Amino acid sequence: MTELLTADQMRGFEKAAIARGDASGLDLMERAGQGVVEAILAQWPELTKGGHRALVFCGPGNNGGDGFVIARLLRDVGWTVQVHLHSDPAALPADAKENYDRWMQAGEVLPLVAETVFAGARPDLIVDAVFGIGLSRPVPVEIAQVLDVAGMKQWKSPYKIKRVAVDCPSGLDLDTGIIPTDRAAGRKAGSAWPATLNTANLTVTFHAPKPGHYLALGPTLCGSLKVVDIGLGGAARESQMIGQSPDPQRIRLAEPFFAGRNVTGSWLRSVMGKPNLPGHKFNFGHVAVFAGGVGRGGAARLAARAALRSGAGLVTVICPPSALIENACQLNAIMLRALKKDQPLAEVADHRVTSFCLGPGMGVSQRTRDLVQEVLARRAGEYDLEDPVVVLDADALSSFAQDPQSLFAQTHARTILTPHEGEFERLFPDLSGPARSRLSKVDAVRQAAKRAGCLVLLKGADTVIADPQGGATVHAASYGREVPWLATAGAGDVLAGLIAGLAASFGSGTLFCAAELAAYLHVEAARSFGPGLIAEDLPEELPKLFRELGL
Ligand SMILES: NC(=O)C1=CN([C@@H]2O[C@H](COP(=O)(O)OP(=O)(O)OC[C@H]3O[C@@H](n4cnc5c(N)ncnc54)[C@H](OP(=O)(O)O)[C@@H]3O)[C@@H](O)[C@H]2O)[C@@H](O)CC1
Ligand SMILES: [K+]
Repeated sequence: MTELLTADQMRGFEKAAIARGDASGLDLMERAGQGVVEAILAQWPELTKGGHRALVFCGPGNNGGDGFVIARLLRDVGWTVQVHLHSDPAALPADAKENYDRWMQAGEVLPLVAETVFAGARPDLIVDAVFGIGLSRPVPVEIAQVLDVAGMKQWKSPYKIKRVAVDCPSGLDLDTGIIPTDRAAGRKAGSAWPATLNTANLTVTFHAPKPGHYLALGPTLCGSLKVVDIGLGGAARESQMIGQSPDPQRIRLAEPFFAGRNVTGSWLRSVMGKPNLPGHKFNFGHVAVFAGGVGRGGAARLAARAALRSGAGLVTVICPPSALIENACQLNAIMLRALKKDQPLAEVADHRVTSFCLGPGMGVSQRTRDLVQEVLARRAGEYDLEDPVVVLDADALSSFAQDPQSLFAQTHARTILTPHEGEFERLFPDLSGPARSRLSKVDAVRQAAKRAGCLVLLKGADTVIADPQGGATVHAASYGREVPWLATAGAGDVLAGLIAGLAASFGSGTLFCAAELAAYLHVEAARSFGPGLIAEDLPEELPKLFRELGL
């Protein structure tokens, strides 16, 4: 797991390194600029020969300071470099001013406006060092125009000009992945999608990636992402080992890496109880999945199949008596029980059920609400760890749209809500829609988890999982892991079943870790199957995936 650092955390690490005497601000800036130049040449080896032409756009802060270092280093290896500055040089912070002065010993600086930028010859490379972690408001129109590749009509093939962003494409908020917009900049108020787009082919960031590289628009705008070590020490690394609950103050990326090593096999084994233990089927958990009425059982069967494939010892579908024959025609290894309206749940799901999955295809109804509340009331004892896991998805969430508080009053630490954006909005309207033009998805889900008193997983290409204490994980299907074909009917039901199955075993890790791994496996199964995937394919891809991942 890689830690994602907010702007404040990054500034803290920088200050601490300087205070310890590990490096001066100027050293860090030099290493940052050097790292960007090395990343450029590694990405495009054809540029190593020199004699190329670069435009470097510098802003009024230290991101601009990095730009002056990059300009100088490219000039030193024979490039023709034209620098544009959006600021009064006298107002630059000290380290940036020092690098401005070094550049000016043998160079010049032009204003960062369209007239001067586009008057010059076509560059091979554009370096965007206008704003980094210090972005505090929407980018002024005159700068947005210069950064927008669609506006570069005076040059031949503008989309082929290589574009490198220093820390981020300027305008991207690195805490949220959102581009702040406003009316003054000629954009629709409240819209997260700006009228102009500053996209990069390569983004080079320092020490650790930031949430905004992975959330919302980040992956679309950054191109490929390279993290450069600038000597801040190990301070920012995720302190919790893989398989442990997250640190409340921190945000981590769900991925099978720890301290730079690929640890996929141990990640899977630490979360899934089954591979490590001998035992019979009840040792590996019993998942109960609730199905809806006649003709509506498909979603629950998909969830049940995923739970069984993910290693649960037994899986039972519980349905109304009217849907018994329909489900019986479709299920073999998965068991089936009918639950009459006034029948106690314990008659079909005894104390050995370790994990419940409710929602897919259940229908938005009072009956669904009653079943959710009955399941949540089933507590094993005074210790949370002995409570059965409860995964609430789809209709189990929408059924509480009129009164979310009645749900939150009963959720417990072994409960996870797995909404998509629409379901999230029904439960947390104030953390959705326009509120999200200011609030990062991570903070929205953290607040939701705190309010709900349980885990919340908000689905998307940037899935966010948070617990009530503030621990948060981003799982990103981006940077080469894009799976647009996973946006298919039933895929969410499979994810709910995966979580229920992975968390069911007594030997499995925490529910939080099961949710992280489920999000990862869900995307990996879709990647492994490829385009043409339908939801049924996801559980069937798991055995192959487990073998390949070293389980
Ligand atoms: N931290 C580290 O460890 C290291 C950091 N390094 C580098 O420094 C970068 C951070 O530097 P930074 O803090 O100076 O912020 P930066 O992004 O340059 O912008 C701040 C300036 O922009 C201005 N401004 C903001 N928004 C604006 C707008 N819309 N329109 C107009 N102006 C706007 C803002 O004005 P203000 O908000 O104060 O009014 C202020 O003047 C970081 O991304 C990395 O590249 C590396 O050198 C190595 C180590
Ligand atoms: K930038």
